[in-house]
Amino acid sequence: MIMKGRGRFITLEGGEGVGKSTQIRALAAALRERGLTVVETREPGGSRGAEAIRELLLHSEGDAWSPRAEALLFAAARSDHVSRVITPALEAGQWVLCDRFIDSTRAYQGGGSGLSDEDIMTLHRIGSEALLPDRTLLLRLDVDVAEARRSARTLERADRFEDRQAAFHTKVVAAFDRIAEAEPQRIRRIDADGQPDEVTGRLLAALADLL
Ligand SMILES: Nc1ncnc2c1ncn2[C@@H]1O[C@H](COP(=O)(O)OP(=O)(O)OP(=O)(O)O)[C@@H](O)[C@H]1O
Ligand SMILES: Cc1cn([C@H]2C[C@H](O)[C@@H](COP(=O)(O)O)O2)c(=O)[nH]c1=O
Repeated sequence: MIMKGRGRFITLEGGEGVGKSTQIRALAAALRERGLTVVETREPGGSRGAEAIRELLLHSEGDAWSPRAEALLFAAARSDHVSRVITPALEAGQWVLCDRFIDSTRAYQGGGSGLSDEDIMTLHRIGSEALLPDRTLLLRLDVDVAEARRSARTLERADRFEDRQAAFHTKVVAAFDRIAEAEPQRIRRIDADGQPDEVTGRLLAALADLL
């Protein structure tokens, strides 16, 4: 019997409106054309329980959660998502493309809200056995361009994080950069400016060694 190898776990990260959702769809299509079985998912969310927590996190009243409670909720959602969706797909030899994962907690609850990276990674070890992606693609875009893209789209409702001040988002973007600098093998910084298909080409190039 031919044993199927473990699949690949790829995450897309970045600040608000940099094009992650658009690129997940395009990347999934490009990988399927290469004959791969691809699961598209997102955080917070991706499983029934995690989607319920997403609603609490994104759409409760402004200061409903303290930063620590928020980090615990993200970790709980991730734990369910990992055990019910991500790990089974990887074990079945599938590629998992996830819109945000642990690096978002490190950037938003760490860089943005001041929790230590050590505490965040401890929660990740307890909740998700410290699972890390095979490759993380960090989309980088000038904040003004991202803001212009976001205001051009019709949002159903802004979430609690999008509503935060510019200073919070500046700290988030700086934290993403620090994390990427510390882990150059796993995390590749991608220029998200330009036409969507140009950006997809850059993402595929950053996955070439895994294909
Ligand atoms: N390369 C691009 N050029 C111009 N517009 C783009 C490009 N990529 C995405 N957009 C548009 O920018 C907006 C934000 O894109 P998208 O929702 O994919 O970003 P996101 O990173 O997932 O955002 P969020 O973090 O807010 O969920 C959408 O209206 C999308 O159509
Ligand atoms: C996973 C994760 C997400 N967030 C924040 C980042 C965004 O503002 C929202 C998710 O909205 P999106 O439109 O689906 O990107 O949640 C966070 O603060 N911490 C996390 O771990």
